[in-house]
Amino acid sequence: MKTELNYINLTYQTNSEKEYHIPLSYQLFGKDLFTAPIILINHALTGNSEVSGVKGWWKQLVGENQIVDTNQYTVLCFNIPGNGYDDFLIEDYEEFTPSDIASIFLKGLETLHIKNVYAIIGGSLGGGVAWEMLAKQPKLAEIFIPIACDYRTHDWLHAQCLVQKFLLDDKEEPLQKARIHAMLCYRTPQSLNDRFQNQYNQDKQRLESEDWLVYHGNALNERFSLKAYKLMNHLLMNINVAEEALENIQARMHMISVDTDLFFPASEIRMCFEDLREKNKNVSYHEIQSIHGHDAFLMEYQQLNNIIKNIL
Ligand SMILES: CC(=O)SCCNC(=O)CCNC(=O)[C@H](O)C(C)(C)COP(=O)(O)OP(=O)(O)OC[C@H]1O[C@@H](n2cnc3c(N)ncnc32)[C@H](O)[C@@H]1OP(=O)(O)O
Ligand SMILES: N[C@@H](CCO)C(=O)O
Repeated sequence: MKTELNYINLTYQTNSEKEYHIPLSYQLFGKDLFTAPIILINHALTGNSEVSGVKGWWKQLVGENQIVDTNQYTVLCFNIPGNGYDDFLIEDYEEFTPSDIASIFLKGLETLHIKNVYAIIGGSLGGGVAWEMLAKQPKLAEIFIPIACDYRTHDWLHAQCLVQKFLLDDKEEPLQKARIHAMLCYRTPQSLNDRFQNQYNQDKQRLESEDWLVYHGNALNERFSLKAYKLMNHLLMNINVAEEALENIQARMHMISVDTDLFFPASEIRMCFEDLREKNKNVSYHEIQSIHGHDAFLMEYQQLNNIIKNIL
C-alpha cells in the first residue's frame, strides 16, 4: 500500500514564519499525468491519499467506470502533511492552518508542473483546504466541487472542535474520547435513535449505541495517532477564507451540502451559494437528503453519484 506513495520534498515557511521541511506525499490513480484531465481530490479529517482502489475511502465514487472514472481522468490526492499516513507527524501543530496546507498543496502542484486542473473535489476539511487553494490561485481549476464544507469554520463547529481539543489533552484515552464526541457531530439524533432503538447488548452490558461509539473510538485509535488528530482538529477549527476572495474564483462551482449536517450546516452553505450567485458567479447548489448528517458524504453514494455525474 505505502509503496504507491510518491514524495515531494519541500521547504516551507508557515504564515507564522517558522520554517519546516515537508515531505509532501501523494498518490495518483488512473491515467498517467498529462495524458488526461486532472482531478485533485482533497481528503477529509481522518482520510488520506488512498482515495481509490480496494481500500480506497471513496472507492464507491473514484475508480474504473465509476463517476470519477480513472479510465478517463488522472486523479491526484495529497496527504495533509502530519496526517501520519506517510509516517510524517508534526509536533507543534498550532503553527499550521488550512491556509498553510493550501500553500503546501499549491507548491506540490507547481513542483509536478501542474499549472491547472480540470476539477478539485474536497469533502469536509478537504473542501475547506480547497477553498483556501482557490482563494490563493483563482484560476487553478475549471470545476470546483466542495462537499459538506464551507469557506470558513463557523462558531458552532469551532466550539465542537474546542471540546475535542480539551478531550485530546486528556490523559486517559484522549483519542478515543475525542472520536466518540466527533461521531455524535458526524451523525444525528435520528440516525442513532432509528438505528439502535435502545437495544441492549447483554454480553457487553451496555447499549448497542454505546458499543458502536466505543468501537469507533478504538478503531480510530488503532489507525491514527494522537499528534495527527490534534493537527487535523486544529485545522478544522481554522478554515478562514476572506469573503472578498471568493468572488475572484474562476471555477464553475457546485456546492454540495447535506440537509442534516451539524458540522457544516446546509443553511450556511446555501447562504454562501446565494451570495456568490448574486455576484453573478457560475455557481450551483445541491443538497443530499439524509438522516445521517455530516458523514452522509461517506454514505449516500447514490445521491452523490447522481449529482457529480451531471457536473463532470
Ligand atoms: C473521509 C475520509 O477522508 S476517510 C475517513 C472516512 N472513514 C471513516 O471515517 C472511518 C470510520 N468509519 C465510519 O465513520 C463509517 O464506517 C462510515 C462513515 C465510512 C460509514 O458509516 P456506516 O455505514 O454507518 O458504518 P458504521 O459507522 O456502522 O461503521 C461500520 C463499522 O462499525 C461496526 N459496528 C457496527 N455496529 C456496531 C455495534 N453495535 N457495536 C460495535 N461495532 C459496530 C461494524 O462492525 C463496522 O466495522 P468495520 O468498519 O471494522 O467493518
Ligand atoms: N468521518 C469523517 C468525516 C470528517 O469530516 C472522517 O473521519 O474524516
